Amino acid sequence: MLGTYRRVLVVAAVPAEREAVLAATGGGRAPHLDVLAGGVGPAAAAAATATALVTAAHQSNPYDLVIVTGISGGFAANGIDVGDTVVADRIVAADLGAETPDGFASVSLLGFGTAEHLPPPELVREAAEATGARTGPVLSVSTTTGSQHRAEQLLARHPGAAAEAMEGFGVAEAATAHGEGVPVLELRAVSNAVGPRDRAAWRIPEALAALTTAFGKLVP
Ligand SMILES: O=C(O)c1cccc(C(=O)CC[C@H]2O[C@@H](n3cnc4c(=O)[nH]cnc43)[C@H](O)[C@@H]2O)c1
Repeated sequence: MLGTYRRVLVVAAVPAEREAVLAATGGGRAPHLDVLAGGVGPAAAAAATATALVTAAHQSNPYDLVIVTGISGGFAANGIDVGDTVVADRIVAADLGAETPDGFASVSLLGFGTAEHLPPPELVREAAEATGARTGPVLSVSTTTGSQHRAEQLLARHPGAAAEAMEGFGVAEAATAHGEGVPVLELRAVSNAVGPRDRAAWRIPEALAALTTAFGKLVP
């Protein structure tokens, strides 16, 4: 599936996630694919993505696809379990906006830009088909959910939410703002349930292994 792209930028947050992707694409299997660990959270991810895109353009060797990836939380209420993989059909800025007496107002409702990006539907379908991933909105947050109350607040605003992570919207903003825009895909491996904070329950090694498996199915 990724063979149809000339040069692909993969943006993970931390080195362990980058290594998980490289474990599937190493050995020269995907010479057109670059993987970076851009840092945790939307700001670091956006900065790293923008830098990589501009550098490649200046070298006359531009990227034609960006994939943001890594571990994530899953919304069990929507049948997303630890070990699942998810491809975002919407990349949503879930806590970018303002608290008002009437509740949360997103940045788009406030008139300050978009609160979500839509990956190309055909690309979402192909990636989900190739990897067996679920599809649904992936919520980008700046603060990892740590209570059932917060999880329910997010689900009330985004009933179909599949996963929660921290980098997708930042990467999508950088890719969209670059030149005429570069298409973005978000692929996540679920390490934990979105809800009460239970660090001991996180299954990070299993999620990293699922990430390697998924990328092994995307790379020709
Ligand atoms: O609550 C803690 O003590 C804690 C311990 C280790 C890591 C964290 C994170 O917040 C990691 C954020 C990092 O991992 C992604 N991620 C994974 N699961 C989630 C989630 O449920 N909600 C948001 N982000 C998640 C995220 O993309 C970051 O790269 C906390």
